Amino acid sequence: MQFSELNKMSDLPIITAEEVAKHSNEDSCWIIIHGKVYDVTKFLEEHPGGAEVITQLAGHDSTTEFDDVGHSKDAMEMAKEYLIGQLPEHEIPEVQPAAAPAPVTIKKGPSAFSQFLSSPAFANIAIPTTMGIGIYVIYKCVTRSQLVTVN
Ligand code: HEM
Repeated sequence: MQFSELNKMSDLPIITAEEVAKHSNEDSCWIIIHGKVYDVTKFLEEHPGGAEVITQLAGHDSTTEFDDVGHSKDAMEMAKEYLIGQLPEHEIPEVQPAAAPAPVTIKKGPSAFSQFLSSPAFANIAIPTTMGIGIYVIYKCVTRSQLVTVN
């Protein structure tokens, strides 16, 4: 389940970003995550990541920072306890599209031809065979030209 799917409660109180901004210190610390407003004042000291990371974001939208940490499902469940409202529809930022996956680099191995060139079959069979054919052709040419000369 995605964090943004949690708490799809339409009856949550509407709280504007302007109101959230008034709660920007450790005595009253509200943050916005995915359009939902959380009063995390009492959670600050319990936060496993420390109080400071949250107080720095107090009164602001912390969606990106929250997501970037890669919080566990437990953390997302825990967040429900502190949910106090939601932003008005028009203040909810557009959902950021998921980052495009990094291009997969397929490391190509050597081609079949270059594999053949470096294989023992090439050294042991192809080279001697080619040399044999070459010697035979030269021999034939020489003997034919000698015949022509004699006649
Ligand atoms: C309602 C809000 C939040 C809740 C309930 C929450 C909960 C948690 C929990 C349970 C953990 C332990 C690791 C895990 O289970 O994922 C954690 C770690 C952490 N959190 Fe939060 N968190 C909240 C907001 C934030 C915000 C706004 C930030 C801002 C950057 C943040 C930064 C971190 C960091 C840096 C860690 C430590 C990660 C680590 O050591 O690997 N958290 N949080």
